[in-house]
Amino acid sequence: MRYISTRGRAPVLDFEGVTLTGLASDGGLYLPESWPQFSADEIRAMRGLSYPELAYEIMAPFVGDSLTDQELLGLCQQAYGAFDHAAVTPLVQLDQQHWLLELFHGPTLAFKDVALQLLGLLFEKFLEKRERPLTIIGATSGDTGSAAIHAVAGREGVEIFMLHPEGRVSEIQRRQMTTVSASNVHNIAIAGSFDDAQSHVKRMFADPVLTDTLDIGAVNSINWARLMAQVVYYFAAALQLGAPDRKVAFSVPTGNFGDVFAGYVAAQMGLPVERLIVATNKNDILARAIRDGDYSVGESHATITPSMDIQVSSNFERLLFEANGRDAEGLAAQMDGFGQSKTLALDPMQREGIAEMFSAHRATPEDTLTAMRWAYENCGEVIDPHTAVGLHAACSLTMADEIDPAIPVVTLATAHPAKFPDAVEQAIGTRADLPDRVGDLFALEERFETLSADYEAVRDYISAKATR
Ligand SMILES: Cc1ncc(COP(=O)(O)O)c(C=O)c1O
Ligand SMILES: N[C@@H](CCOP(=O)(O)O)C(=O)O
Repeated sequence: MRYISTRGRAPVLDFEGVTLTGLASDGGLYLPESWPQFSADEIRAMRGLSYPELAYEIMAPFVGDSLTDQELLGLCQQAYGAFDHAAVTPLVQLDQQHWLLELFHGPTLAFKDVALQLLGLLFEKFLEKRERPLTIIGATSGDTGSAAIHAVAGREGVEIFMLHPEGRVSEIQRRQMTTVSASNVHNIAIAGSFDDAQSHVKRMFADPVLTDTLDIGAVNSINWARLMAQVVYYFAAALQLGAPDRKVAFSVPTGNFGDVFAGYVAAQMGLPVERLIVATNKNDILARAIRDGDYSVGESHATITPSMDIQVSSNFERLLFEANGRDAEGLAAQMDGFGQSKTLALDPMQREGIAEMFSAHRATPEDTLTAMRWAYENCGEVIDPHTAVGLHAACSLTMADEIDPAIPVVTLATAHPAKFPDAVEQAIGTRADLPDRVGDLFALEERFETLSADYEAVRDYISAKATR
């Protein structure tokens, strides 16, 4: 498979190249040149496969010649063997129409593990042949950081610098990152928001102070391999609910738009997806963009769903590209304008294309707490606040009859409730226990640097510390 940039001015890459690259050199994001297709019969034949076997089937067309079939299947078996549930991403029924897809059975208790456990292995495999180390620079609002750190800590040939917004991740999330003592892990708290951290990271991919002497890689969802691995669980859930002979809708707690874009990819590949619901918190730029065509950056609000406190949503660019008929030149102009003005008006073609598949819904903190209470009192399920944003959106649409009652609606349960004990206690009066596999985070020493949000300060720190 060949990969092209959304802005059309970067080299075309193969899967290995795109995995090790991250952001395209023209500032765009890589996408496959075309979408692999599965017929209804081919999807039916996937029923009953184990998760690693299914992952292999879905990802093989994207990987192409970069790995042999045996290598890819072996990596899937290794990555998903580390999960604490045999189904890897089990489905839980809430009521007649609503389901939860539990994506938090990996080592760091969030959906990020599903892709990052595999990505760590892909890095190791591809780096065997290279002499220079890969310097990973990432930004996290809490979950990508720990999942990425656990995926690469102690691995040869990789070093990771992870930026998080100081005081704006939960204590458990911070400790999951900062108590890892491997020498190739560097945590940096910046005095700013996640958006500041993410914009710094993107700028570093084009900064010769770093790129002249370092090979920089990405673990955020700007890296195509992240999204590819997330496509698999949409197939896994829909197959269990009757696909391809029955349509399924998904409600996705959304921030950087990676997870829900993976659902869009599944639909492009032939999975019968009825609707993708983009569920946001008070940081509702995506809800405004999808409903009103207005993608303009607002103030970044701190909420009880900190991982979704995001304004500039990286992967929305991928959808804008798809929705303008893959016109790279047009998109580059649109994104240049957005870079300057921080506002972007979707054109009619983009609005129409997006409305065909996506709905959007915003949850207030009270909506979020109510959804957590509802799941607990009616279904005995303790859910995390991010999942609750998704569940609130799912229930709002079904109650408004916007989704046919015969269609199952799957809310993606993106994190384990123990990661957000304060919000859980506020909602249901009790705290969720951390699973044993996390260890005693409070007994370990934390290690991180605190820096101002100034770009040069962060870049120079990384430049001075990185191994060459
Ligand atoms: C728990 C949780 N839910 C939802 C999201 C939003 O996912 P995405 O950024 O892929 O839209 C995130 C962060 O990305 C998260 O950590
Ligand atoms: N919520 C994320 C933000 C980064 O998203 P990514 O999917 O692009 O890595 C986090 O937890 O860090």
